[in-house]
Amino acid sequence: MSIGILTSGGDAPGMNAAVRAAFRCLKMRDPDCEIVFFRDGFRGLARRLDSSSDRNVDRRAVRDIIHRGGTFIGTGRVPELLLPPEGHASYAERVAARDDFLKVAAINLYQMRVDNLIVIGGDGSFRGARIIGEAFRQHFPRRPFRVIGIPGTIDNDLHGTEYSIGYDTALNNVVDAIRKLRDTIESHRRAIILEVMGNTSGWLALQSAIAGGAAVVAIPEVEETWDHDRIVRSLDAGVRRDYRYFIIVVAEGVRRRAGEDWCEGLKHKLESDRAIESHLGHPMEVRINSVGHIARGGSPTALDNTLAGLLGSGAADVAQIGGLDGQPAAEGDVMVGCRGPRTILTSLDEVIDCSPRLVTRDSELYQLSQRLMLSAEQPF
Ligand SMILES: Nc1ncnc2c1ncn2[C@@H]1O[C@H](COP(=O)(O)OP(=O)(O)OP(=O)(O)O)[C@@H](O)[C@H]1O
Ligand SMILES: O=P(O)(O)OC[C@H]1O[C@](O)(CO)[C@@H](O)[C@@H]1O
Repeated sequence: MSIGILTSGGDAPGMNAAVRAAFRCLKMRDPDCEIVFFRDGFRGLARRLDSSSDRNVDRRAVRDIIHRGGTFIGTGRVPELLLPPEGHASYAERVAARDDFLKVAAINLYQMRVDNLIVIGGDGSFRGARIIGEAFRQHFPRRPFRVIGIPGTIDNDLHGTEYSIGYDTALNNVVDAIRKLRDTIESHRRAIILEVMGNTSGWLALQSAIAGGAAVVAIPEVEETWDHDRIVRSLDAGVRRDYRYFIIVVAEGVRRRAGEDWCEGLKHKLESDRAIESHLGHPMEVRINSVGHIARGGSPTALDNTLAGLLGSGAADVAQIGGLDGQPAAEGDVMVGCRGPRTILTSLDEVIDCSPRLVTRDSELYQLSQRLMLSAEQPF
């Protein structure tokens, strides 16, 4: 039998370290273990693997990659696996296309004798992996097959793990951007609205705003944080207390909830606010920036590569001994995660059902942000 490895969804710095750790731990326990790389996410499953370089991968394949961001085996988003709502005109056609994709993927996995498939990605990838597993078991009911998930997403929105691979590097990239912007907006006495990735979650925006010392943070999960008038009142209070410049961090999910022109609307309100103008002596100048995909770039942090090593090693244990070393064997598809210093397993169904894990008002980080950041009620 062989073990397949793929990375899927948005690339996350540290994915390479996870592939490397899984590969080395598998080989450590069984030097004859056959490992298959499926390139470019699930698309690699539907592609015939003619090139031997990806079958029975040589140990040199995972050298000189631990310092690199991104994923050396490629990732991708495969729309064929997504279905429109049942009433949609193209529904039947899309179901047929998905079934074709799943059949080819199942046959490839069968012919390459893959009995464990390690999938490194976010909750979408685990949803896709689950239906690939269902299709495999439907076509080859007597062949064992298991999906082992490793959380890899800068959104850090997965149930079943405290941190996902890539989050710490993205966090440091955003804080670095905030620090660089601080110089120019202080020089001009400006406000900057900085948009940060995170899909539907606000974790990356929230924690980078706290760590970077932003004046205000807006996250999709808490509606009052993206109320324009509340933000204007906070900055007016800041101007009256002689704050010289303002950093406003906004999660991209706010745009999706409050409207695509949320940033422009806030910029206009701040620039035309009379109270701010009267205290400043001139209208406030506002600029809009976005960290965008830069958050996902660069060499992974030590924390991300360490987390990736632990989770890759855990995935190798599940594949070869059925569970984490020294712990009872687990049944079915699972995800390897971390809780504090411990590596833990959660059923993939539970991860999928309880994800995305979003910020709530009683999240400790949210509570901290409301104590540290600027607001009209704050005495400092
Ligand atoms: N609900 C779903 N059902 C089946 N397949 C899915 C589903 N959601 C996503 N997938 C598959 O998984 C792939 C990756 O999912 P997605 O693009 O949501 O990224 P992700 O794994 O959530 O990671 P990230 O959010 O960090 O980008 C999709 O391109 C699609 O092929
Ligand atoms: O790289 P893409 O396909 O543009 O996707 C961007 C999305 O991927 C992520 O970086 C990870 O999910 C999100 O935060 C962001 O919305």
